[in-house]
Amino acid sequence: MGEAIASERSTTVEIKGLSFTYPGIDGHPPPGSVPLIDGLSLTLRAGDRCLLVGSNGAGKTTILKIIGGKHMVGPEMVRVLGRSAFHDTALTSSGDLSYLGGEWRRDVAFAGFEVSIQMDISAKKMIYGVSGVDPQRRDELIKVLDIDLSWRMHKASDGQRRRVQICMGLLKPFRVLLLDEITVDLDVLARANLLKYLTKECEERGATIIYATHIFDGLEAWPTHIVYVAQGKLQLALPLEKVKEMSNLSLMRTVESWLRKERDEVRTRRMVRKANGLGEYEKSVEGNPAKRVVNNGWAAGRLHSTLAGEENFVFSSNSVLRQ
Ligand SMILES: Nc1ncnc2c1ncn2[C@@H]1O[C@H](COP(=O)(O)OP(=O)(O)OP(=O)(O)O)[C@@H](O)[C@H]1O
Repeated sequence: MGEAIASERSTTVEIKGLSFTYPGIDGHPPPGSVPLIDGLSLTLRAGDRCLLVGSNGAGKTTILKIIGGKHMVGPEMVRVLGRSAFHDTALTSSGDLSYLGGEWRRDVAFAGFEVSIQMDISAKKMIYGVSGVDPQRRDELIKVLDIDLSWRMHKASDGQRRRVQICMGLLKPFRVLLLDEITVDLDVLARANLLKYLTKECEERGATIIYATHIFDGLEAWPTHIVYVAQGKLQLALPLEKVKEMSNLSLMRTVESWLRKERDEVRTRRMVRKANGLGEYEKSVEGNPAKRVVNNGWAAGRLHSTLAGEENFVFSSNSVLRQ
């Protein structure tokens, strides 16, 4: 979109010309690397429920992590509640900004530590271990997610474990919530109840939610806005009703048609490049088309060596990453 999603409500998330490249081993983008996120601008306001869509590898997780303060970018590029989450950690520690994503599927914050969600511990202990929580909100979440407090986490099913994690992640009354496909293991009822609860949080408390997903079940009327990214670039950012005006198809079919068009364009570009004697793939590092930048997912200071024998890969140090 670039332009603000029009409304009188207060701005909660403001992204201006965001560009980002994963760092190489020296903490800097490898020479010649193409930005993964490129010139992205977006404004969201209190009450917005934004569905972030795009094909695999489009950059959705990266965008959510940047907004959540897990990757360093210039403090003016991304503002959440007027602050930069990377530079101002109080934004997340206060619970105003909550990010539920990938790593968080394995570990949850418990008593100040990241602990495995598969420990031999009861659901009650996990949930009640989060301090400074409104007991009424806690009870409501336990009910919405239909959690049995006697579940032992090491014996619980994936879906039961996921419910406990989601509950813990929502205990504090967030003002901005970033969700990176967290409902995969939930049954239909749990998912429907959760989506309903999230709608209420936006409508009654003016929370803002950005939800990246490939699962459209039950989402037809959930979002207020749709944001579509392709290859790190913003393609569309529109209120849901505008998307509905553009297409008679269901939301899922509409997104499917966007992704199909994108894939066809990429294939055509590859064919043209090949026909012109160029490499099929546009993104390369240091002129070597086979060389890709890989960030190994370790936090700075914990990994002191790179892997041997991987000449075709540039390993990155993660010095600007937070887990
Ligand atoms: N830690 C990393 N270091 C280097 N490149 C990365 C890293 N994480 C992701 N990438 C690359 O960034 C691109 C975008 O990845 P990202 O996970 O943000 O996409 P996504 O839209 O969330 O995809 P999916 O729908 O598959 O979850 C991909 O090409 C991926 O290979």
